[in-house]
Amino acid sequence: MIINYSLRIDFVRAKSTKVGFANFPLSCRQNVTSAWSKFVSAKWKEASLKTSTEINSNEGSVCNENLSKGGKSMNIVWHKCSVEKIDRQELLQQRGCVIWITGLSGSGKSTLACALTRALHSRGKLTYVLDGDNIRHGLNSDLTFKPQDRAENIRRIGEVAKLFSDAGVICIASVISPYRKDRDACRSILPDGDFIEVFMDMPLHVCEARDPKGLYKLARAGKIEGFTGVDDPYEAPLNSEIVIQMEGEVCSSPEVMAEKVVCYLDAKGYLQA
Ligand SMILES: Nc1ncnc2c1ncn2[C@@H]1O[C@H](COP(=O)(O)OS(=O)(=O)O)[C@@H](OP(=O)(O)O)[C@H]1O
Ligand SMILES: Nc1ncnc2c1ncn2[C@@H]1O[C@H](COP(=O)(O)OP(=O)(O)O)[C@@H](O)[C@H]1O
Repeated sequence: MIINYSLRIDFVRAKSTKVGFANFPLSCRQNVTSAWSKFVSAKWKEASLKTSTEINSNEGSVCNENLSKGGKSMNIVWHKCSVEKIDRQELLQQRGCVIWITGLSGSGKSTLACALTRALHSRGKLTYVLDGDNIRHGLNSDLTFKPQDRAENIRRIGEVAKLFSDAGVICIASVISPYRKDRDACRSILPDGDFIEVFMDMPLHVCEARDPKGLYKLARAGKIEGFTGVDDPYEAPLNSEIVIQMEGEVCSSPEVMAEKVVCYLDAKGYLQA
């Protein structure tokens, strides 16, 4: 399909500004509209056949990103806006990223998430906490703790966290996320460096002794099946950006743990645009 490229650009500009298109003569408008529809439908077909093809144009990219990543949606086109992540970061004077806190139940994930959001807030930084327990009350209330549901839980939280970081927000996800491949998948959808994994490396016996919700007790009594650390695995991270450990028998205060993360963000330039 051959179409006059400059005419197409004029058409797109006219449509996007919503003012100029009416000024085209009627016959020209009909021709352009019909040619454009044929052009788009031809490109969609082409995209369905060549799943990794990207079709470039000057007004934004028409690409089959979802198809190439194995998504189920067909014929979808990425829509670019003129306000982008870099503009939002400039406004907020910070860089969007995801702090992914992983560890056993009772390891202190939520405590660190709260201390960290407080510490960053007091420095004038915009944050948002995605806590596993809380997300399971809403978005993920349809999911169980079976492996495939945990994977879906993490996938959704990873996608939501990605949106927050694209908004320029420092997003703090606090989830057990027991399986390495699910965490790595969340890392892989973010730009390099923007996924910062924090491993709460607390021994099981410490978490179990804390047991603030009485869940370990129930799991040991066989009243909860598939409890992480008891009868479901926790795959410890191999290369976390930050590891929080006890020093001997002593656990640092939440504020000290949070400061460790703040220092990392500062050093990597996330606390300025
Ligand atoms: N079977 C089982 N295993 C582990 N945890 C359980 C289970 N059943 C309920 N809970 C409670 O659910 C909280 C963990 O939710 P997450 O969404 O973070 O879990 S996961 O990442 O999908 O594994 C977890 O919260 P935290 O203690 O804050 O980690 C528990 O309170
Ligand atoms: N640094 C810490 N020092 C002492 N107690 C802590 C610390 N962090 C968390 N706790 C306590 O441990 C328990 C579990 O913490 P929590 O943040 O709820 O863990 P998780 O979110 O990983 O389940 C809570 O009772 C909390 O007060």
